Amino acid sequence: MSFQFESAGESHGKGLIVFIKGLPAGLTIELDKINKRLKERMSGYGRGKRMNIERDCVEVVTGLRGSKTLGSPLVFLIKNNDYENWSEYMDPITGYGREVLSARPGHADFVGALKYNFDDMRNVLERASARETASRVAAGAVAEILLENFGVKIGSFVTGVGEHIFPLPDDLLVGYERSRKSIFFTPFPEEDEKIKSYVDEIKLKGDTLGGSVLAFALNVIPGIGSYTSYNERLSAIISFHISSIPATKAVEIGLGSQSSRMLGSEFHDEFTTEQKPSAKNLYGGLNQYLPKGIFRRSNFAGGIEGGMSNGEPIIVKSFMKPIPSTAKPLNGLNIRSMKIEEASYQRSDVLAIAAYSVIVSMQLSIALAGCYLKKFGSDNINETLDNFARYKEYIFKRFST
Ligand SMILES: Cc1cc2nc3c(=O)[nH]c(=O)nc-3n(C[C@H](O)[C@H](O)[C@H](O)COP(=O)(O)O)c2cc1C
Ligand SMILES: C=C(O[C@@H]1CC(C(=O)O)=C[C@@H](OP(=O)(O)O)[C@H]1O)C(=O)O
Repeated sequence: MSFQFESAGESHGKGLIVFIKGLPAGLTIELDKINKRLKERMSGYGRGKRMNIERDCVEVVTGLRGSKTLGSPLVFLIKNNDYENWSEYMDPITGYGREVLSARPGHADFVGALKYNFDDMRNVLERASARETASRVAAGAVAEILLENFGVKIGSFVTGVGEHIFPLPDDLLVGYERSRKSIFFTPFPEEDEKIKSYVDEIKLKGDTLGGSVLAFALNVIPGIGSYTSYNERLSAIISFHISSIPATKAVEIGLGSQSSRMLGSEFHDEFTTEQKPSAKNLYGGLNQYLPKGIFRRSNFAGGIEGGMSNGEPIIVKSFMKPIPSTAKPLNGLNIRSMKIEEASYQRSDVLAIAAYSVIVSMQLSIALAGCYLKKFGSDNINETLDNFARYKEYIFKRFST
């Protein structure tokens, strides 16, 4: 399998280990690009006090020489600054105390304690915590660097915060750039004050919020993924990568659930001679890999047909549930007394949708990077890119005959 990624680490332990296998040798890795994404993941209005403590960045442990990959496993360490405050409880040899006995609804606590036979749910929450998503973003940023070599551009923005739903921007890239100027990562920074008051109001009530994001990949060449086996379908690979992000409750490709309410004649992306990409047709018509003068009327399929990229932008929407730890605690279950009591609460995010937006786009990068390497090889980057160039040339030759 190409682009294998593993992570290790507890939320308040020493740090996170990121292990990436299957990268071609000779790929230049700019650490700045990885650290930029890590910083973005820590941003956004609504996050808790933990984000004031951490300064996420990668330390390279193995796999690079002179900033180029060696083809061997690439391993990063992301330190947890908060470990300093937790070493007494989290030391791998002597750590003890700060038990969590009241299972928090919406968390892994209760079933984790049952499954692994713990009587302290700290042993569960330390790994179940979304702290782990920093490692996904580090690996995803490497995948993004790889994809840049194929001309692929990845991005995302927030499309909803609680009950506030935003219209899609008419230009994906403009929307993406503008989203990085918003404290909520929406394409509408001018709406920030309104949403800020809403989040403040929810926070005052001791409650929390979720939201939704749209992630995209532009210039993906047709034929990534395959219809030949269930586990090679690009839609399945992308959905798996994104739905594995904590707090994800739905992933949609293209128009997603809306498609079920449409007629075949309305939904399917007809071929046409007119190019009209817009938010309304989900950016259909941006495909560089069609015969000259031929376009798609729409991109409701989100760039995937038959489990393969079709050259239109890949569009994925993902939905995050409200943060489960609420300052006004929900009823939990004490796993020793078996009595219902207020769930444990110390500190928490009220909203983490901006971070989620970054994580979704980085998981999309990992999903695509694996499929690109499967198609074009993964021993040496020049060989991989030669194979890519040959395939591209073959496609254009087919259209000219
Ligand atoms: C970026 C991010 C930050 C999160 N921050 C918190 C948090 O501060 N407090 C909390 O209770 N849950 C937080 N969550 C959600 C929980 O980690 C998640 O809901 C929980 O582990 C249970 O997993 P599940 O929602 O996938 O069932 C966060 C999730 C993400 C993606
Ligand atoms: C640490 C991160 O997110 C954490 C995810 C999280 C949870 O329960 O998922 C709970 C909070 O941790 P703490 O209890 O230490 O405040 C968040 O801060 C991070 O994103 O880096």
